[in-house]
Amino acid sequence: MRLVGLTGGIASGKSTVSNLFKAHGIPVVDADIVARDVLKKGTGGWKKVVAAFGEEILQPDGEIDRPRLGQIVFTDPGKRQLLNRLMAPYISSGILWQIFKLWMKGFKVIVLDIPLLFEAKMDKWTKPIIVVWVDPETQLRHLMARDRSSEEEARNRINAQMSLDLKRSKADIVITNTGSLDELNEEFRRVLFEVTRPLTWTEFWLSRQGALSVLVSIIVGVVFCRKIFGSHDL
Ligand SMILES: CC(C)(COP(=O)(O)OP(=O)(O)OC[C@H]1O[C@@H](n2cnc3c(N)ncnc32)[C@H](O)[C@@H]1O)[C@@H](O)C(=O)NCCC(=O)NCCS
Ligand SMILES: Nc1ncnc2c1ncn2[C@@H]1O[C@H](COP(=O)(O)OP(=O)(O)OP(=O)(O)O)[C@@H](O)[C@H]1O
Repeated sequence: MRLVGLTGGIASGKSTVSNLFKAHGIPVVDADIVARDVLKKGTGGWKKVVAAFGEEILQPDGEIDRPRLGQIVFTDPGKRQLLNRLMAPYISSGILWQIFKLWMKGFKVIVLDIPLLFEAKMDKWTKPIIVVWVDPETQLRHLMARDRSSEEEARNRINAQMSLDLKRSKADIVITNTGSLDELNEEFRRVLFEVTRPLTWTEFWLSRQGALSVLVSIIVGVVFCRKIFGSHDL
C-alpha cells in the first residue's frame, strides 16, 4: 500500500488537487473532514474541547460554533496549541480508521490530504509527499475570496502554519499552483504518473493483496511441512 501525503498551505489548492485524484479513481482521506467529525456534538473530541474552551464556543443547538472557535485559536497561539493537543489523538485515529477501511477494500494507493502533515509530524507515515505551493499574494487572494474573510483574518490563518517555502523544501513532489486551473490540471498529469508507478516490494507487502499472499504462503508452508514430517514418521 502506498500512502501519499498531500499538503500545502491554507487555500494553496489541496482540495482542488484532491478532487483531481478522486476523479481518477484514487481515494483521498481528508483530514479536515475527519477533524470536523471528531468535533461533532457528543463525541469524545467535542467533550474535551468544550471542557477546555467553555460553553461560549457552542451554538444554541450544542454544536461547536466553528467561526467563533476559529477566531479564538487563530489569534492566540497558546489556545491553538491547546486545541491541537486535544484533537490530535482523535484526528490520528480517525485517519487510521479511514485508511484501514480503504485497505480492506483493496486500494493500493491512498492519498492523505493533511494540511498540518509536517506540523503534526505525520509526514513519517507517507511517501511520496506532495506539497501544493502557491505564492503568498495568490494564496491570500484565494483565501479571502473563498472564505469571504478580511485580510487580517486571512493573514492570521496563513501565519498559523509552517511557511509554504519550508514545506516545499521538504517535499518529494511540488505542484506549483500559481497559474490557471487548466495549468494545474497539466501539472497534475505529471504527478498522477509518479503516484501510480508500480508499487515497490515493501509497498506491495503492506497492501491487502501482499498481506494475503504472506498468509497463504505461511498456510501452504505449514501444510507442506506437516506432510513431510508426517511421511518421515511413517
Ligand atoms: C478551528 C476550527 C474549528 C475552525 O473551523 P473552520 O470551519 O473555520 O475551518 P476548517 O476546519 O475548514 O479549516 C480550514 C483550514 O484551516 C487550517 N487549519 C485548521 N486548523 C488549523 C490549526 N490548528 N493550525 C493551523 N491551521 C489550521 C487548515 O489549512 C484547514 O484546511 C477548525 O479548523 C479546527 O477544528 N481546527 C483544529 C483541527 C485541525 O488541526 N485541523 C486540521 C486537520 S490536520
Ligand atoms: N489554479 C487556481 N485558479 C483559480 N482558483 C483556484 C486555483 N486553485 C485553487 N483555487 C481556488 O482557491 C480556493 C482555495 O483552494 P482549495 O480549497 O483547493 O485550497 P485548500 O488548500 O484545500 O484549502 P484548505 O487548507 O483551507 O483546505 C478555492 O476557492 C479554489 O477554488
